[in-house]
Amino acid sequence: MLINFSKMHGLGNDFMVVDNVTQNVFLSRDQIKRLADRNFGVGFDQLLFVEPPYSPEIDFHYRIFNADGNEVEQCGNGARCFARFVRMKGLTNKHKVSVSTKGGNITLFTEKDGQVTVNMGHPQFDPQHIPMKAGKRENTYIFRLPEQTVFLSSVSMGNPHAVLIVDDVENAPVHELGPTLELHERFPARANVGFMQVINAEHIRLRVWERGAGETLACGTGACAAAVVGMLQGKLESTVRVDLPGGSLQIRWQGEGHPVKMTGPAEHVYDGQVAV
Ligand SMILES: N[C@@H](CCC[C@H](N)C(=O)O)C(=O)O
Repeated sequence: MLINFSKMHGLGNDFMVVDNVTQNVFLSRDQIKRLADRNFGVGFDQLLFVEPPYSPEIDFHYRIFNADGNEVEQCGNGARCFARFVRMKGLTNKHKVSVSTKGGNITLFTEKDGQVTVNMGHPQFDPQHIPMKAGKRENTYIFRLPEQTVFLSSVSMGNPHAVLIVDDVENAPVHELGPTLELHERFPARANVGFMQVINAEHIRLRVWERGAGETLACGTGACAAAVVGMLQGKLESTVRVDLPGGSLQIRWQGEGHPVKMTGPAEHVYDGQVAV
């Protein structure tokens, strides 16, 4: 079978995007892993499917698979690429697109300058919802690991995130603590793990160890998670610039009861065809 796809990225978080409105593609976990491989396949952090809507008030359904082949609930950088893809491919001419995902509904706005703003919905802090094993909701949780004790915050942006505050993001133990916390038994669905350095109340630096993909150049939901954690703790204002290794995002949040808004770029790299 031949699949038509686009290679896209949001700040270097890269995607294979498949139009499943005009195609009928089904891939097994092994096929996705093979396609994600940077030596043997197309190479990507996530595979995105653009699918027909399930209900009249929605324009499209959006499915996301990590490079390890597992389907997940949400992807922020992918959402911006989704908005660009559906307009580029003539699937819609709307500037405002409503999309359902496993992690909830989101709205994508294409701005005049080509950037995309995503209404990412409401962050969830209830441990059961994240999901995370904890007696009750806390601002900071203590994780006693065999060799050290770690303090982290946790939030769902549709998908599960842990956020650690560090002094120096460049030297943060992303590749040591990232996989340990991703697979920690207190995160039954595993977790994305962000390392945030607060530069000032309107500016953070962030690296993210992504569940099912390892460290990526940027993580949109991770940027939202870090920003809301910093805002809840009174360290950040309601608009913050998040510098990731691949570039910057703007995150806005008015506090609990309000949705998180993310603005940033979405780039098309090439169109391709691959046999599976
Ligand atoms: N890169 C994404 C997040 C993709 C999914 C994540 N790895 C998960 O497993 O939840 C983003 O930009 O948000």
